[in-house]
Amino acid sequence: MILELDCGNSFIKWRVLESQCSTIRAEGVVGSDIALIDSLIALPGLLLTRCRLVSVRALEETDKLVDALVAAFGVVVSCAVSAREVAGVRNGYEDFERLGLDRWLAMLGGYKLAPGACLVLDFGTAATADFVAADGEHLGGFICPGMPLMRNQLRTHTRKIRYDDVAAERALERLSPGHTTAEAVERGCMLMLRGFVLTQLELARSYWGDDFTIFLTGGDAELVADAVPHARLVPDLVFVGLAMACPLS
Ligand SMILES: Nc1ncnc2c1ncn2[C@@H]1O[C@H](COP(=O)(O)OP(=O)(O)O)[C@@H](O)[C@H]1O
Ligand SMILES: CC(C)(COP(=O)(O)O)[C@@H](O)C(=O)NCCC(=O)O
Ligand SMILES: [K+]
Repeated sequence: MILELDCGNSFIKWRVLESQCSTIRAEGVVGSDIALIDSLIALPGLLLTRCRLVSVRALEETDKLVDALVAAFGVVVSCAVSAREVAGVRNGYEDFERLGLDRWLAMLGGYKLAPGACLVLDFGTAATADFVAADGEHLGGFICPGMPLMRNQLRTHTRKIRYDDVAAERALERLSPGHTTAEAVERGCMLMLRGFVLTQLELARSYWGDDFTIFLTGGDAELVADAVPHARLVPDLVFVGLAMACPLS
């Protein structure tokens, strides 16, 4: 069995695949290294042969996780690394190593699933947009605060914006102007996110007309999905790219 990990700034997304057929045997989202190891240990019949991982965390943090995995399961861990070009996609950053690896892998995945121009939108801690032209050239991208950062900035830097998770969840049932603090903040941030999406779409159209594929991924992708009904919602897009960047042979 193969363990795959996508370590974002807030959560670790994990899944276990059967080595032969790549069927997903188990998967989850956890908030810490310890929670990850606990979830894996709890799986009946787990027999890990390999592990591949992508991380946007600090090197020391990632190394600590790798050490914990080696200690707990005795697996060899392959970590995705930056590259100038993979599978026809050319990294567009001035310094290719500075491009977030989750963005890079999502682009590789998108271009593989729909060879041709792609707009890749990822909604995690940050919201990111990346433009890949039909010939595989990465035209660059944008980074802005995602939903968790937007709401937390308001909660942290104001005196009177306070509400609980239940109120937050209920607030997003509609998008009309809010009548409570929770509604006003949650819906306001949501509209910021949707505004970001629509702006990226406009830019993509100015480059490529209607001839491009939009990918939505990341934990909050569903929040904006109905704003772009023709987009492809692919929650595991980073994992598609991870398998390309870290083939296990
Ligand atoms: N099962 C889940 N566990 C935790 N967060 C989730 C889950 N499903 C969706 N989310 C949402 O995903 C967001 C985090 O997205 P994610 O792509 O995991 O971020 P990152 O890669 O930056 O860690 C959070 O705002 C949270 O609301
Ligand atoms: C932009 C990001 C913070 C997104 O991280 P995430 O929201 O997925 O946790 C990450 O891709 C990153 O740290 N990138 C390095 C900076 C860059 O891509 O320019
Ligand atoms: K991510």
